[in-house]
Amino acid sequence: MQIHSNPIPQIKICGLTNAEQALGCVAAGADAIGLVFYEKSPRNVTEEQARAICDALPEKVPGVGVFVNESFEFIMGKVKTCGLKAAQLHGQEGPEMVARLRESGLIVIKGLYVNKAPLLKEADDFDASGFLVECGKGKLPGGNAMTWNWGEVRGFGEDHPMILAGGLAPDNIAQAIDASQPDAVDISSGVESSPGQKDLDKVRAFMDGVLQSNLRREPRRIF
Ligand SMILES: O=C(O)c1ccccc1N[C@@H]1O[C@H](COP(=O)(O)O)[C@@H](O)[C@H]1O
Repeated sequence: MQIHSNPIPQIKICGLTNAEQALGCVAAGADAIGLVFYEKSPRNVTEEQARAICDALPEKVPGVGVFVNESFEFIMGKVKTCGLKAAQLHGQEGPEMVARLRESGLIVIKGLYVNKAPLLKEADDFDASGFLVECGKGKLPGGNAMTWNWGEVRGFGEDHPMILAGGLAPDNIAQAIDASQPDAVDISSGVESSPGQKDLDKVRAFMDGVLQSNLRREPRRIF
């Protein structure tokens, strides 16, 4: 267990494809592990890969399924087959979908963007457990490794449970947290050796960066 003198945000590491690397992320301090169910992503996982990762995770660390414009039935099928405890909705899913998934007992993260729909100003339409905020640039709905002006969303995080994402890396995470004051942070590309392969030295360097940040309040617990 790590001892912190200052509060730090929760940490989700996304785009895992095998249990060994997922457990390495947990040992380094990850609070949640993301599994991408999106065929256009280089991090897309099979049910077998996701099941193996969720089976290996400690009870307190949820496996988070990342989905883009899938049906309720598709998402719940993956939840049950793979043992997911949370769903991250990264497309145009509406408030009804968020409500249905929450009623099913899941932690539900809704992705919102600064530069494209769904926009941050739509947040109050959703009864989500938390909002993942991204800039909205890049070809994929997420996982584009694109940095942006993280300080833009500081006000949003004062009023909403906020997960900061997009272009985070070991050498910028302290600055990103200081600027945006998030409840949680989410990283994929910045701790990879290649898409879908996590480099545990980079993961540990990312955690060191988080510890050097200056979060000025206790974060809301999302995961
Ligand atoms: O990572 C992906 O491939 C992905 C695909 C589709 C939707 C979301 C995806 N990833 C999410 O995007 C953020 C930011 O990624 P990065 O750190 O800039 O590479 C990531 O944390 C995932 O939650």
